[in-house]
Amino acid sequence: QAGSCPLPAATDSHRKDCFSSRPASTMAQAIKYLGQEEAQHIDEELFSEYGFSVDQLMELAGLSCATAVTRAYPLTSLVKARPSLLVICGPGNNGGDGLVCARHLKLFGYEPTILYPKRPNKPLFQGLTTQCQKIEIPFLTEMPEAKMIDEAYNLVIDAIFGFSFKGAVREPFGSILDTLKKTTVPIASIDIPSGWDVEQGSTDGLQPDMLISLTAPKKSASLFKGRYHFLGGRFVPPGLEKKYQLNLPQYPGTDCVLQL
Ligand SMILES: NC(=O)C1=CN([C@@H]2O[C@H](COP(=O)(O)OP(=O)(O)OC[C@H]3O[C@@H](n4cnc5c(N)ncnc54)[C@H](O)[C@@H]3O)[C@@H](O)[C@H]2O)[C@@H](O)CC1
Ligand SMILES: [K+]
Repeated sequence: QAGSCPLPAATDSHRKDCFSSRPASTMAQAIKYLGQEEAQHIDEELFSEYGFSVDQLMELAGLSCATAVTRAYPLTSLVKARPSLLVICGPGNNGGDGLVCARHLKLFGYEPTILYPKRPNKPLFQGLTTQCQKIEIPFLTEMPEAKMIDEAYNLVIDAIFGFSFKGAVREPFGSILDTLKKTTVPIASIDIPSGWDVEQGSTDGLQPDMLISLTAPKKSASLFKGRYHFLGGRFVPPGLEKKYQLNLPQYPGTDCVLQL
């Protein structure tokens, strides 16, 4: 981090200089925005060729998301008396990232509450749920109304769908997204604003205040209009980055997130 940088004021750009090991020409190339199939291929390759397990990458992804939230919405900036957050988790790995993110945010001093309406019957998700329950993160049994969300929470974390989302939204997530669209509190979306087509986005969908792209942004991220776009998931092996020409920017120092 900044402490190991020999330059006096360790701003992000100074830190980039300190830790940069790439030629300037590589750093100048634009980061790649991935199509849906390409994101899925990279995902498969991380597991098959590179030997990672899902829970390993999910832990790093969720930690990145929690860290990015602390950067955009520090505890001192929250407007409500309590540092309350609502984390809405979907039925796949994006939902798993949400559970990990909630756990880290609780350890960072926030007060997350989770809505997890469709829980896969798999040890990974059961374990992540237990971990949250054991540190007294409450789980809601139903989606609150928009007005109640605006009153009770500083931020909603959208971990409903990621890069495998396709087609028309099925229940109960259609109603959940309709309610979210009526809220006015900021929304932080993990990997993709839920309900958006992974490549085309959505004209009448969620308009999150924050997007945390994992591994690399997906094509729809070019349509993101919110204030904060972060990159997280600092686990891409250089060989894979090169193969897919991701042109990832250099993360500062030991940080697990980067503001794009
Ligand atoms: N390779 C990576 O970069 C990593 C990806 N991770 C996360 O994994 C996500 C992808 O996870 P998954 O492939 O499990 O997929 P998702 O979490 O995107 O969603 C799949 C689930 O959503 C359901 N679904 C899809 N379309 C739907 C629709 N129209 N209506 C209702 N339900 C629908 C599917 O039945 C499935 O249960 C990424 O976006 C990211 O958040 C991380 O956990 C770890 C590393
Ligand atoms: K999402």
